[in-house]
Amino acid sequence: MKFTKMHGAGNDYVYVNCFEETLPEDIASLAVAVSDRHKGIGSDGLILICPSEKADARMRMFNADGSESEMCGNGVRCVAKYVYDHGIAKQQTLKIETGAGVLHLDLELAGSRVSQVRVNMGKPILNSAEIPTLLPGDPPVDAELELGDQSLKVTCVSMGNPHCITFVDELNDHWVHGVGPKVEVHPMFPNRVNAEFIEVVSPAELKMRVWERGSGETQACGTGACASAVAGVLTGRSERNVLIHLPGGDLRLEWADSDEVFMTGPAVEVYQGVWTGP
Ligand SMILES: N[C@@H](CCC[C@H](N)C(=O)O)C(=O)O
Repeated sequence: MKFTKMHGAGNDYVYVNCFEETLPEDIASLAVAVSDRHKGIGSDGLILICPSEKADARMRMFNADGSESEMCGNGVRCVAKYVYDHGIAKQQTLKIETGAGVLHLDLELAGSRVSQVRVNMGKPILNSAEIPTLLPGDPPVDAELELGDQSLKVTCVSMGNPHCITFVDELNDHWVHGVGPKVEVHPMFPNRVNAEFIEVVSPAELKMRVWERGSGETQACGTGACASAVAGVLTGRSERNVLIHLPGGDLRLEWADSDEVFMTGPAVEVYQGVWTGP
């Protein structure tokens, strides 16, 4: 199976061109195997670039534990880069079908190849039943989440996939590795949840770390950055236009008056290879 390794702000996936490759039926097991950082290729998960009847391509995204997610913000930018750089589509504005609908993307080139992508990520979902969460409020804003030994104030937003955002005084490993895994599987989130931790630098600048559903800590999460930008506005902590610093790089977010969230960030191809096992 031919594959391409790509990342967006350090959030790295194995990408397979399903216009050309045929995959085994059990994609979940393939995702677990390729993602393994010791015995596989090593990645935060697996992304399939497939033909679409509605758009230039369709993205399917699997976390490192094999679970399929509706959306991946860093992934969709890399899919757009792949589709353009590898000649599947030739225009600088693309449509990509995802589990959260068809998204529109604008490509910025460096020479003949894509370097940055601006994505219209659509409108955030703020209805608790659709996020989904059992916490009260549409959406829950600074709502109490009981964790046994402590209680957090969380804000929940879906960008097609679910996010639970906690604003903290100082980002550290305790939040990401101690609290993140407990939030991910908390009974208030029937589909599990991605847990973002945010330190406010200023109303225009946030620092974020994430514990992702199905993959653990990653260096960036695009949908998580969108959800956090929305949560910053909903809680009065930040402006509608923010720069978010993540361990793997920066993302620019805008929650526009149209209610749509726009994300701009890098997309990088690292290498191509052939998967021969197991
Ligand atoms: N890293 C991604 C999100 C990947 C999916 C997520 N772990 C989930 O299960 O919803 C991003 O950039 O958005």
